[in-house]
Amino acid sequence: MDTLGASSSPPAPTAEPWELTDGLAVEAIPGKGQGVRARRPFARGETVLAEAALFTQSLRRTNASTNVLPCGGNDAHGHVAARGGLFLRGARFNSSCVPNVNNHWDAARGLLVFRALRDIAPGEELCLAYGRLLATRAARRAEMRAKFGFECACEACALTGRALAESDARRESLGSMYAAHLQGAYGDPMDGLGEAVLAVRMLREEQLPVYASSFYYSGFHCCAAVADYRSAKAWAAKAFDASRAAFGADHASRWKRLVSDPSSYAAAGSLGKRTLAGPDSPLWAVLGLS
Ligand SMILES: C[S@@+](CC[C@H](N)C(=O)[O-])C[C@H]1O[C@@H](n2cnc3c(N)ncnc32)[C@H](O)[C@@H]1O
Repeated sequence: MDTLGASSSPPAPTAEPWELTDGLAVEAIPGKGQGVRARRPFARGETVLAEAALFTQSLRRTNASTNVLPCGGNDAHGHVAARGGLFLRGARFNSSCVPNVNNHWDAARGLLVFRALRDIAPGEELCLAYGRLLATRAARRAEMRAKFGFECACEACALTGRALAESDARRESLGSMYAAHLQGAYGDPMDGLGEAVLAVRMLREEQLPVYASSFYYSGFHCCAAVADYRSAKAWAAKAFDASRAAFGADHASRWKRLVSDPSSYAAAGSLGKRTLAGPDSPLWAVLGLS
């Protein structure tokens, strides 16, 4: 892992590619100015960069626009941090509505950690999400224009015709489900479980793994609440894996306990006893989610 302090500064940008840090190069990216490309493979969950801020400031009074990254929950999850920081290397990442890197604030270490959301091949551009992703292209572009003054040129925003209509419909529907599930508004556990499975499938279609742990949590909650601990364990294992890849082992650690003992969950058994289904069930394979 490459951990950078605030004191080291990168060279001034040139037209030629230059090494940002081990395995990362800054290069010209069509339609986006410069950006970061992988020079070696990165595995899903791997830290591509961990960096201390040069300085931080209130995000409500920021004057640095896209160059300030949140030191706390980021926009992509609808949790907006109170403070943001200037990260000399992190500010080189462009945005994409199909991000392959997640920026997560590690408060204990005072570092912004950038992790690969999926396996990344040499030559691929590494992109974060500057804004909300679970919205139509028109809404996403409007947010980027209003907040940062640029027109998003990512691959999801370049879709046209039927592919765009389908992507818009999936993201809108994921947005509604995400908002409801964050508040624990699952309805009947069977309905909540069905939504969680649907959401996991749609996230795969939209290539948005960064939200997966939230819906795995929903699946876990529904199964644990009806004391189906076998299924709950399988959902918890998925939540642990997705959470560790996007947010790191410390963040995911609470899932370890729930994988080994789902009955220790606060709402365990609170809705009586029923048998639902988990990611270990044949249904999962039938839906092509294995
Ligand atoms: C933090 S900087 C990223 C690095 C920048 N491209 C550079 O050349 O230094 C943010 C700026 O990059 C550009 N940018 C980032 N993501 C983009 C995207 N998806 N589409 C078009 N431009 C983008 C915009 O000009 C934005 O204001």
